[in-house]
Amino acid sequence: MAEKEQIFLVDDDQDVLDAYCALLEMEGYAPQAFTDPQQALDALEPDWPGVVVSDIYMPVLSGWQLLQDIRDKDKHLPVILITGHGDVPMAIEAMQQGAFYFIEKPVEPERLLTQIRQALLQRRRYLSLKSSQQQELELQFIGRSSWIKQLRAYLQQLAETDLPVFIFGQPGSGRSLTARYLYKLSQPRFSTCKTLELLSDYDDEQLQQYLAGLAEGVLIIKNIEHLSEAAQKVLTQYIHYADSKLRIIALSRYSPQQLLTESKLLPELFYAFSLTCIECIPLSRRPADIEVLFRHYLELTCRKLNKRKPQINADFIKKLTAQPWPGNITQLIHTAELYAVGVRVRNEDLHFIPERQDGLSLDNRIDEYEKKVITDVLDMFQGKINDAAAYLQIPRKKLYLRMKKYALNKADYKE
Ligand SMILES: Nc1ncnc2c1ncn2[C@@H]1O[C@H](COP(=O)(O)OP(=O)(O)OP(=O)(O)O)[C@@H](O)[C@H]1O
Repeated sequence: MAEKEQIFLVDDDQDVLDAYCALLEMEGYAPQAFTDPQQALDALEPDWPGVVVSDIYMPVLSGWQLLQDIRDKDKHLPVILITGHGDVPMAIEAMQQGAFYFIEKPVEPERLLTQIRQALLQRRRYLSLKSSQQQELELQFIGRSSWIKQLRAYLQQLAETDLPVFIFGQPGSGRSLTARYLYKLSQPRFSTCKTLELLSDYDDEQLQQYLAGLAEGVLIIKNIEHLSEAAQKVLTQYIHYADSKLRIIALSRYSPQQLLTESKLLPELFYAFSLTCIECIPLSRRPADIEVLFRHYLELTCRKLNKRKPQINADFIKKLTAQPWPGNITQLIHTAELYAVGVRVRNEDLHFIPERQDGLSLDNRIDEYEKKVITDVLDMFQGKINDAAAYLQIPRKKLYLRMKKYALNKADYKE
């Protein structure tokens, strides 16, 4: 039997709530009544499949405030507002603030039911789109580390905004794919996606000319550090003031902080990106992704070459996971392609070049290393402290203390 659709009813008058509840139950819904708006707000779970119907005039928390608080939690949740003092300007304001609909008292049952039906339909459509985007992301943006799961969720949130984004990390770590996915998730709001790859110094005139040819869409600027100072000023102006429908996604090998410190990024451009930076961490820091990525690309190559998939034993996977992968996913893809045709890549072929650690003291390097080891193990055991401590051969308490030192939270590693 299909689950009854849920509706939260909020009003400080219990008699009114009883009347609404009776009406909705008769129509086969599962209403839940709240005289305290805060309780209704607290009861809302992420991706809750219902709608909220609320009175506007309530003593402690008004319907306006409830609407704002709900939108802070989930801006797509339909809220229908009801008031006895309604007029046209109030109706307009309610809709501008994001209300799904506005109904004046005395409420006509048929009108309320029609609005609830439409709001539920909109909610179902939104949740189904979100879930199909999630499924597609999981299929194309492969990985099972907690990092990639958090990234997928973050991209879905970012896709709702037009803010500029800065993606940085080692070559081959997935920066371009991340940018393209952000674009995909923002469709149809942005209909085109262009990449401007900078290979050497790029000045303001060149940038101005390039931007003049773009009306809307997503612009990915790869190697943003090649923009001259004047060109960075043009870009900052463009981000802040231009009346265009263009989202800028900057890609770099280096973090914005590092570029700022080395005077390769103007402070004003740094601040334009500072709240929306994504680090594509190297594959070696997310070993949980290695096996799935390898299997995916092996399968893809075998299909392309019409070859039978070779056997992979557990020992091989273990070795694969322990590699440093300096060329990141690109190198893993090449390894999978070679494996498909029978070539086995040796450790020494991966040419591991240690990361430059300029300016870091020995203690800092040890701390960085310890943090990385703990992060990997938490990732491997999905935040299970007992298992992680046993694997690291240290008492639980010691692990907790180390996690506290590095501000690591076990909840971030859970499935
Ligand atoms: N999570 C992932 N799932 C599947 N494929 C991935 C994933 N991340 C990256 N890839 C693939 O790995 C390759 C390298 O990724 P990408 O091009 O995004 O890296 P990059 O950081 O932009 O580096 P480069 O500039 O060298 O391309 C691409 O073929 C990309 O499709």
